[in-house]
Amino acid sequence: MPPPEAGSGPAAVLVGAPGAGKSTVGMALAQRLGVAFRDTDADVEATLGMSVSDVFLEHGEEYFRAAERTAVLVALGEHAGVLALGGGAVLDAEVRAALARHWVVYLDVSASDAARRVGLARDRPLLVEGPRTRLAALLKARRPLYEEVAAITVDTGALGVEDVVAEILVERAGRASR
Ligand SMILES: Nc1ncnc2c1ncn2[C@@H]1O[C@H](COP(=O)(O)OP(=O)(O)OP(=O)(O)O)[C@@H](O)[C@H]1O
Ligand SMILES: O=C(O)C1=C[C@@H](O)[C@@H](O)[C@H](O)C1
Ligand SMILES: [Mg+2]
Repeated sequence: MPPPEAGSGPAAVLVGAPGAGKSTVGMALAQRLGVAFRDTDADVEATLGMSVSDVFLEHGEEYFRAAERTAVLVALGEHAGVLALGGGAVLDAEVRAALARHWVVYLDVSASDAARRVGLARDRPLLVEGPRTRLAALLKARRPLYEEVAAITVDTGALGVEDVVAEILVERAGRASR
């Protein structure tokens, strides 16, 4: 799917695991493109009036996923800037189908880099084993889904935020001119 024409949906949709850089890269990319940034986690929080982690705690993951599906479908329909999806949004088949009509950038990250970035890399392997193992399993299960919806994949492992943004802009310009 090529980058969209003005007025036909988000300028770019970012997907990837927690710690991939969706929020950081998304905000920087939006700034470079001169458009607004929006994050579906923030949309869910605004709609439900509580943090994502409280939604998981109080209502459970299934409830969160339903709210997230609605938030993603609404944002895809009305947001013209850069849109970052929650890390697990691609688990939903309806979301994946909707993404087929949009320019999706998959920010790839290894489990170890993701753990380091979200602050789970302390030197106490037994204490941090749970979240790190969970991230590795989550990436293994989700990589095929992220790749399924993505027009391009950016391996963020060796790239700083500005390098990731630059690579997305190059791909975007290249595709737009084809
Ligand atoms: N390419 C990168 N290189 C190094 N650090 C990065 C890179 N991208 C993001 N970071 C850092 O990793 C941390 C997590 O990034 P960010 O919050 O943007 O991830 P996210 O994908 O939005 O995660 P979540 O799914 O939890 O919302 C931040 O501290 C950010 O500065
Ligand atoms: O990867 C995930 O499943 C999640 C990522 C976050 O963006 C939030 O949407 C929530 O914490 C779940
Ligand atoms: Mg984020």
